[in-house]
Amino acid sequence: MTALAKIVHTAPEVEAEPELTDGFHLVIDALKLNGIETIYGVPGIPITDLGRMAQAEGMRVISFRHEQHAGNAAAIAGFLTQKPGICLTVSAPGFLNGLTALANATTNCFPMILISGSSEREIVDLQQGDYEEMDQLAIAKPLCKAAFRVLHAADIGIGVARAIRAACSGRPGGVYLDLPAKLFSQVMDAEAGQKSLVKVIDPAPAQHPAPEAIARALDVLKSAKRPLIVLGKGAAYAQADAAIRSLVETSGIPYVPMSMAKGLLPDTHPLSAGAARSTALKDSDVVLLIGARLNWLLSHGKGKSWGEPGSTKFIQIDIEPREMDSNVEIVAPVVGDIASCVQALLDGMGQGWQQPPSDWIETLRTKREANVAKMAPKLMSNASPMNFHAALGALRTIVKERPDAILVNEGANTLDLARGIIDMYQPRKRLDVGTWGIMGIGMGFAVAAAVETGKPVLCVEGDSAFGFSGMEVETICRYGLPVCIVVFNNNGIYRGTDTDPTGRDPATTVFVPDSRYDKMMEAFGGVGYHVTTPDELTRAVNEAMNSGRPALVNAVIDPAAGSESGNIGSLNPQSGIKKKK
Ligand SMILES: CC(C)(COP(=O)(O)OP(=O)(O)OC[C@H]1O[C@@H](n2cnc3c(N)ncnc32)[C@H](O)[C@@H]1OP(=O)(O)O)[C@@H](O)C(=O)NCCC(=O)NCCSC(=O)C(=O)O
Repeated sequence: MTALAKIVHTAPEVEAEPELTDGFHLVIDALKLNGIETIYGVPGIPITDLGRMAQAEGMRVISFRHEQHAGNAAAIAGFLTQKPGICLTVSAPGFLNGLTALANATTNCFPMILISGSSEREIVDLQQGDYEEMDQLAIAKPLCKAAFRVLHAADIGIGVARAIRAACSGRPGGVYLDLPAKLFSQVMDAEAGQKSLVKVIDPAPAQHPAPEAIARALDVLKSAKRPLIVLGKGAAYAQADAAIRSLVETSGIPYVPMSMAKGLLPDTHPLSAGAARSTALKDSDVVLLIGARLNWLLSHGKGKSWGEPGSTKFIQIDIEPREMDSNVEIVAPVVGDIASCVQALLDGMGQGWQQPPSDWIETLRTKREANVAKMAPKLMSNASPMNFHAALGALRTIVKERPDAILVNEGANTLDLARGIIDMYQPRKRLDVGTWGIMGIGMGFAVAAAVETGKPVLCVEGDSAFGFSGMEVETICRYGLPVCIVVFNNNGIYRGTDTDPTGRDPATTVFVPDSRYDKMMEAFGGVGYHVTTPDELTRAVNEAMNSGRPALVNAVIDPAAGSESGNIGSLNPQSGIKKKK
């Protein structure tokens, strides 16, 4: 408990001064009471003292250079811990900077609370031109799961509790909590203040599936000749790792992990069909989706990535009932939390479960081995300049040797190729651009991964992607975090060889050639490396990860390497006007 004034005893006849508390202290007490020990943010008016006091009260307060990255850190902290990550921002501009991360957290179902100071209601509502005036609550509302404003210190406890429960329960997401400046200095009796705090009991209650839903799902699964399990990042979030592994192994059904579900079972698992993805999706007849949505990343469950229309039956496990039938018919919806649903399926399978026909397993195994064999020689080249495959081949070996390191990954080619090439071995070790394919998550995710887990972080970044959050290198150095950033530097977006047809400017997709991103790290006291071959890359990353010091490896990639939009070029419209010959 924190308090402003101590009881003062002057003379026996003088009444004791009541112990007081204020808005600042009540926010801190409310967070701590709910087991929240870390705040990611950027200090400034009116929340500077909140950060200072939280630090003084023993909370970890990690200050960033830009709110978007603090927000991304909070979001991924939520994903990793199942507790809402807290991002603290100043009014209007700082709040807006944090909003992209809040919206992204909501889209990705990460529990996060954006707490922002705001200017005074009386002035904002009359639009009288307050400092950083903005109706932040109204702006945040459509971009997050829930939004609340607290006007009285006595309501801080309930406001924080509502925010926590909204962020964590059901489908997790981003929550906005608006705290106007005046609230922080409101004073109240300390004892009454403590009594007003709320400890949220069971913030994400188990939601057990209906027995009929489980029976229906098992019936459909039993009828399958070519079943497939798709694991999404919801499955990774659920921390039901043992049950999920057991479901795969007991059922004998092959699985495809979505990007952030890689490592739930090791990518080298015999039932992994990740390296036979196209065949697995197209030829399966029954698909069990676990915490994976039928969005663009799964071609909406239809079209040429899938079999003939109507030939694939979908079973879906999701905590959100409205997810069912979002794109195609779900013949067996299983609504509930993933841990409970997976356990119920396992219990229902019981003894005597018939494993899928062996020809299906064999088809996928053969395809997987062919794809792996096709890729293998590309990963071994020691040519300079490096291409993506050669550089990622080196990193693949490093991750194999350090399976508990956390891999953060963003970019276009750097993302798409790393996803396939770098095998993951443990759950929640791969953090990337998620549902939106958003660029700029890199440094925020890396900071929170290091802070929340204490594990070493390897951050594999395209040069363009790195640019969105590169200034946070200073944050990484300031807190001395064990983060090794590898920038795949091919001088541009997709590649570095495009030109402006008029000859006037650089092409829209290129950067200053031969930039030295390693110097940015050196500027703040970290270690910089400049490498041009996979051998040098291996040595640099190993040295950096062994040291645990912040490091940035500028990995020179052939500027001509890389293709447009990685392997989602089909989403990128091209001009319909044919050029005259
Ligand atoms: C939409 C997708 C899920 C579609 O994936 P696909 O391309 O179909 O599959 P994958 O990438 O998983 O795999 C490609 C192929 O590699 C095979 N594969 C996978 N793993 C392996 C290993 N280990 N060895 C050999 N081969 C492998 C896999 O079976 C596929 O081959 P076959 O089975 O033979 O087909 C994915 O592309 C994706 O997650 N994209 C996200 C992209 C993104 O968010 N970008 C940010 C935008 S960048 C940006 O801002 C911008 O560009 O603009």
